[in-house]
Amino acid sequence: MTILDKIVAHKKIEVAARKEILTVADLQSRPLFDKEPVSAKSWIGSPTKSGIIAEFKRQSPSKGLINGTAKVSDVAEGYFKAGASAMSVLTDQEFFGGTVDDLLAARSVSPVPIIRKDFIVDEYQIIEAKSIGADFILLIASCLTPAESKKYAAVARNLGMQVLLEVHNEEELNAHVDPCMDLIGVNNRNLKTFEVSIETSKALADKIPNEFVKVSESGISNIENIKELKTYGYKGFLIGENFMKTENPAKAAIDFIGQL
Ligand SMILES: O=P(O)(O)OC[C@@H](O)[C@@H](O)c1c[nH]c2ccccc12
Repeated sequence: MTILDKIVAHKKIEVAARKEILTVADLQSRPLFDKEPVSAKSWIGSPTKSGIIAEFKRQSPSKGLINGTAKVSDVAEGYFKAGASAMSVLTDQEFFGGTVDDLLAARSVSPVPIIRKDFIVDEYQIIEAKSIGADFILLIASCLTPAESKKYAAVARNLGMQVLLEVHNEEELNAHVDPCMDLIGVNNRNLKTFEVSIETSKALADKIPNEFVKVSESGISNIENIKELKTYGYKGFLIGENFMKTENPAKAAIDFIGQL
């Protein structure tokens, strides 16, 4: 059993329990449910913006504790002021130490598009994402069947949210890509083995149809990585650890984006 299998198995139990506490109707009656989502595709694809998707991540299965002290609202405000094109908030508690309240806190201080970063295995989580003010969601190809990815992308689109499809190889890309998706992210980290290589993004770049905004995810730690990935057509760059491992992630983002 890989870590990804464990996460998905745990997630299904967790979502079943959440449904018992808050019904879909409860989610739909939350005030943020009616907020008009901001277009991640326009913010991340804009040539006048940084393209940086700055992530709030306290811990991860591959790295253990990354930052146990940073306050999500401070970081969210800082990432916005630093010029991030979007923010990613991990809402998985068990493996990443995040919560939906983290996303709510980020939402209250930042106008940039926010992605709910979680392992979506049920439509309920998409409605929940909308109810906490998320603008776009992550669908991870390696956790879903192609039919599920397509179905969930349509659910998100019907709610006005955009979709970032995460793939790790060409087979996943070809099987899962769908017109209801907006951005395609290539994860440089293999979620089954934790190996990280920017080469993954380079190898897949020209396989991604041009109507999607291309995003490179994970293991990005310097400006040279960004410059190189841009030559392959990438417009979005998802950065977590490089900012979060510092005492002041917002300052790390300001310094980094300032060099672009
Ligand atoms: O911390 P990094 O190496 O900069 O990576 C960020 C982000 O890409 C990573 O957190 C991530 C990418 N896809 C995911 C799916 C689930 C959880 C986390 C992720």
